[in-house]
Amino acid sequence: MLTLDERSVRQLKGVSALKEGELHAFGIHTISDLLNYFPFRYEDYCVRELAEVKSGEKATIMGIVRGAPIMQRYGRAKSRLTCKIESGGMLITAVWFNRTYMQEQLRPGREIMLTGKWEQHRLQITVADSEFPDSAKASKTDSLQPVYHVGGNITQAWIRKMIAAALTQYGPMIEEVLPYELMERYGFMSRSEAVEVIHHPGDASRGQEARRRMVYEELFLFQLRLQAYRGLHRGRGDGVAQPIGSETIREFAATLPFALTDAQKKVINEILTDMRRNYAMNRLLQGDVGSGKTVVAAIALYGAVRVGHQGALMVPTEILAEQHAKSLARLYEGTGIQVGLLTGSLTERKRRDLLAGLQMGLIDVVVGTHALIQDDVFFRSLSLVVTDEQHRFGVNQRSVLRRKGINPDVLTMTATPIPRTLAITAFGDMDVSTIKEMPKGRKPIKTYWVKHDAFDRVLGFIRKEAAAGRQAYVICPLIEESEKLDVQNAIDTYMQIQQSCPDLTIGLLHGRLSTAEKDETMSRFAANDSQVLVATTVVEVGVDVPNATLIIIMDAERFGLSQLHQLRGRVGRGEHQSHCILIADPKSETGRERMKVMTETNDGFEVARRDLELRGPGDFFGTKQSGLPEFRIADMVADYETLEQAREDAGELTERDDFWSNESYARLWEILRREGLFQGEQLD
Ligand SMILES: Nc1ncnc2c1ncn2[C@@H]1O[C@H](COP(=O)(O)OP(=O)(O)OP(=O)(O)O)[C@@H](O)[C@H]1O
Repeated sequence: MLTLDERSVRQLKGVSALKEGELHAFGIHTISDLLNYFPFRYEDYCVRELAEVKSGEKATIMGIVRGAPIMQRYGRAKSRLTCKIESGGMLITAVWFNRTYMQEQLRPGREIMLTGKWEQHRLQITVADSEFPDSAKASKTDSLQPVYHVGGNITQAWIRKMIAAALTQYGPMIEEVLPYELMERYGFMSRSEAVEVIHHPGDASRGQEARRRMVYEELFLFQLRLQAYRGLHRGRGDGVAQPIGSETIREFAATLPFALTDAQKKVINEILTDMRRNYAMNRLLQGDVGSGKTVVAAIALYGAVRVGHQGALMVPTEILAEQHAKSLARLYEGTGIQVGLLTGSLTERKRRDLLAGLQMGLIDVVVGTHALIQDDVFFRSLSLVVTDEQHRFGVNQRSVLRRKGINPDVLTMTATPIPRTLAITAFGDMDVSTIKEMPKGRKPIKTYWVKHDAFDRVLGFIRKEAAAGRQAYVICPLIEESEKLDVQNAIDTYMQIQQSCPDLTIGLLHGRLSTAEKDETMSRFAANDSQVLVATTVVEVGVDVPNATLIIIMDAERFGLSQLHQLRGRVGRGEHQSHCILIADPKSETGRERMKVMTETNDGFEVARRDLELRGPGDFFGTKQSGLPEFRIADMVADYETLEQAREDAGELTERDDFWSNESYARLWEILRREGLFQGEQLD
């Protein structure tokens, strides 16, 4: 017997050759395509009181026919029918276009349900749909009606009818695709039931249940493809197996100035497990700002060196490269590990020495900016590449660095969880490790939002913190169009603070300074030789000065939420109570909303989620054409948790020994085969 995938829509009564052609334009070829053509929303036929309906709104109301219908005809096919209806104590006019058959049904005194657009000033409703509750054909017991994308000769009513017919005739033939154990685990309704309910939800709660199942299915199948592909890639085993001993790592961890959190230990284990295997790791390390990702990277790099290889850490700015190189050198003290620094501003001689050191293997770990990916940089044996904040690097840059090793392991660190995860779903087959817990003893940062006129009080706050031995950042925004203005802006702020706090030492950091000047300023701040650092956003990513407890962000409305969160993460990195003050006079409601979000939550995940809500995912990537996959029913933002779950489930399943042999997964093989993946082989 033919499956629904093999049956053409022509098999349905009512689909002519012409209509079939038009359905193709919607991607509908088979019965299965038609049944999977889900509504993009529902029309709510829940009956309302006319008094509550706003002018211009579409609604469903009840009424009684009061008067005889009047018909006007235009040409052969067009007509306009009007009739007086009483509804909610008002006498209104209902208008039907091209529905001559209504005329005889509109008998005075008869109850009628009307759905249409209400025009208050004319006391008129333009009817899209009507029904008589006393009629045997009454079908609107369902208050929710599906609405499909239609066009051309395909009308809403026609496609509803075709789908209803397909459901009646073929509904029971809809096969389950999800494995039994997942159906059980989540208590899902069967596929055939869910498809039926998606088209005819009846009440909202059943509709929700059906949606839950279909969303999961869609995301699961999507992930299954990625995970199966990953399995294929792993099967090649062309990475470097790094037999890093647990004992080696434990001994090193014991030399750290703090105990690792459980969350850090967990992700370190995940990373080491990957590194030991003979396929190239491609893992994302996510964790909120200040959760201790850098030390995790340091441990992984340590492991690579201990088994005879080299590691590279690529960061977006020179300041960060400098800082990471220093802190790695400190962490590796006494281990004999040599750390090198490669940035664009090295002198020619230093650069030559460093390159030679890398090539000969005298340098074990190199930290650098994009200078790392230049043609003349060679490694003796690069086995681990860590990149910080990958969104700053293009995919190309990363793959160049990757090619410098024999398929090295790649670890990418990021602090903005949701958008990254969205990107993973779009671009690939990365594994994800998440640090879910902050180091002990951290106090949540207190965030305030004040208007510009409160700046004097803010200055008082700076003096207070400095008197207590703490330090403060003052961040001035970067106005892209004019670096000159930015610098001026930063200088003005610097002068103002200098004037009102004459006994404090204040540093100034902006894009016009030379690298040496920037380093100098940063080092002085890190050593607590200056108490205040006025800076443009150069401190945004990763700068770590635990004694800084106050950050003031000028014109905060100019920053994105995730950026504000990153900036705020510069404080709260030690045991002292920290504060973040946002100075902003936002003009728009969204602007005010964004400031509120910052004061309400300290959780980067939540900030990213709210940011997405306020902006939408396409926009998050700077463009609507972000290359994110389009789902039929799932919404990557709203269904984010399901996505994560589906990812985990698909990963688990494809790793099972019996996945490719157990017949109960046959439907899944079929789907993968269609995608060109089968039994771990790519079929061309
Ligand atoms: N387990 C721990 N216990 C106490 N302090 C820790 C722990 N892990 C890291 N730290 C310290 O916390 C601070 C933040 O760590 P780190 O710089 O690694 O965070 P991060 O996640 O990289 O932050 P960011 O995203 O801001 O770069 C550092 O001063 C680090 O030394």
